[in-house]
Amino acid sequence: MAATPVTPSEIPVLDLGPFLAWEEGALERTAAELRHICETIGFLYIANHGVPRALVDATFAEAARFHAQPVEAKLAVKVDAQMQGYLPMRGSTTRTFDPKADNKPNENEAFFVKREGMPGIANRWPEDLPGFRETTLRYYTALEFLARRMLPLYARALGLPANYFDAKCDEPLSSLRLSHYPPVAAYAENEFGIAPHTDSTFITLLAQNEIPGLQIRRQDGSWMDAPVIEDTFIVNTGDVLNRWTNGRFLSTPHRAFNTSARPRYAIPYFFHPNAETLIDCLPGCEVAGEAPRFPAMTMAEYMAWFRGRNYAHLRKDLPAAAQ
Ligand SMILES: O=C(O)CCC(=O)C(=O)O
Ligand SMILES: [Fe+2]
Repeated sequence: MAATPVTPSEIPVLDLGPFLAWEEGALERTAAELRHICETIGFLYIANHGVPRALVDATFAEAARFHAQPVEAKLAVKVDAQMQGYLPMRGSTTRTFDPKADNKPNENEAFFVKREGMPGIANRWPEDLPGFRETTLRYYTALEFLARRMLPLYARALGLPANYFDAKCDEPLSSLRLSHYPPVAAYAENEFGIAPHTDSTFITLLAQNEIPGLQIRRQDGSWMDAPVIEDTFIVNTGDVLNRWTNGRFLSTPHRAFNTSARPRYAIPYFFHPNAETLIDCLPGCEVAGEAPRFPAMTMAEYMAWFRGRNYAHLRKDLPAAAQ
């Protein structure tokens, strides 16, 4: 997959240490940096984020363990209408980003974990993997904590009160995805590990992968390899924050593949607001004399539309307003 070399400054590293340690002035300083990044790139690395390396490694190991099971065991927890469970190999085709691209199904399989205790949501757990549930939920909880801890940065980056997003995201409709990309020596045309797409999220937190394969689209349309920077997470702004900010914060397309000789795993955490949170133009993001660019809808409505486009088992007619 062709990419042009990345320069170190192209994807900035944001040091969260001072902010997380409650240092004086750190909220405003870090939020100002974040604003610039979200308005110009939409992707960043975060360092000193507080998530233990051992927990990240253990979660990668659980992803490998899950996918190493016989396919019958995985199909026993096949993905349901709420997107919990196992999504089989080539079970998704990316259609939201460029419906004309005629993409082939994505060369990956995945397992989705949701927040425990949410109404109408019951995680589907494999029977013969002791410890899998505990580790993946511990990781889910750590990442939810980090994402919520970062909300004041996003609020201040937008000139809003620091607690603006807190109550709108305190029961987040989030998910953890454990993806497996088998090695593919040569991808066919319009075939990818995961095709170019933007995420549906407020933000996505993606742990560093020992096998590279993620590419990010620059504003000029060219692609760059995302460099591996030890002990950081990649954070990208997703479509929900893009819509909420009336397009001001970018939701940047990205894609991934695996041309290495080994299986590649990825463990993105997709952070969303609460199901009933209304995503309409935020105060201060209006453009004078213009209507908001996106129709207002709740997080749950938006999610239903997004999933219906991308996952064969959920496709159906959804609100035209979202398209
Ligand atoms: O595999 C990766 O590195 C990125 C995966 C991704 O973008 C996604 O699952 O939305
Ligand atoms: Fe993504």
